[in-house]
Amino acid sequence: MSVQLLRKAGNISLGDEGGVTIVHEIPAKESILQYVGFKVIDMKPGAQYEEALQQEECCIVALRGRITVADGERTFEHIGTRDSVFEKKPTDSVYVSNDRTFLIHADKEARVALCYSPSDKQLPTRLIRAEDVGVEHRGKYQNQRTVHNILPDHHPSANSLLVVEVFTEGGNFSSYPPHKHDRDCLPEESLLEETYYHELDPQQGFVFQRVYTDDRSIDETMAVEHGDVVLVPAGYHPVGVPDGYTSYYLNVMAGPQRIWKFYNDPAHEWILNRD
Ligand SMILES: O=C(O)C[C@@H](O)[C@H](O)C(=O)CO
Repeated sequence: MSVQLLRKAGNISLGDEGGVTIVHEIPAKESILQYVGFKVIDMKPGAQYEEALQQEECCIVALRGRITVADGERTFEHIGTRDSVFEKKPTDSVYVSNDRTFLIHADKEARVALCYSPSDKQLPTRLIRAEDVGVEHRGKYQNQRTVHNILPDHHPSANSLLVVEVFTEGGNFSSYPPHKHDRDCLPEESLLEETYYHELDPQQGFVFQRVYTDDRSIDETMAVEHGDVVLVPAGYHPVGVPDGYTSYYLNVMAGPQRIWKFYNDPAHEWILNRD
């Protein structure tokens, strides 16, 4: 097993059809991941993107800009709340179930994340409004971060998908102390694969992300840049942010059971117990 760092296609877009640029395309089961698929698209104003889902559910996150999303039955107009993720306010998303078709129209320039997981039980399409996104401030000392819970496990509106946004200020660590969720052995731990889509402010910044397992069969430390995606099939996956930069990442998680039960690296768990 390995980790994979996918650089933003730099200035090379993978496709540009009628104002839609595919920045990342990582289909589940065609990458090192079985349960999580991920795509990022940039849309010019007026551009349209249509997709017919098969046995996959999808959470459409309006990362920036404004979009209208329709699934043939319902239309959610002018969603998306920010021009940059670094406005640090929650945004709107739409959950679309397997075997449905959705259409995204860009009301203005937009960047959209499409988060997928295999699914065969249809659920209602749902608008996840920014005001319904739970905001959590986690950690202390240099371990502080803010989390936007877009599709948390206590919300029953998806079959597999979990989606969160995390903001970490310079000099802090997040996804820390290191934790993992790669064993299907509830109640101790759940098996969830995870993708990290990173942005940095300012954009020339970088963060360090280490992914490692107890036996070190995976042990990679990556310098991750603006727009990169890291695929985490297993292992602990902390992120450290250098001074002067703010880190944003969007996490997509999925596995056999839709429960986020993580296991802290015992060597570093003491971090949590400081006064
Ligand atoms: O609390 C954090 O720092 C965010 C992480 O929990 C992140 O969402 C993750 O690693 C999920 O497993």
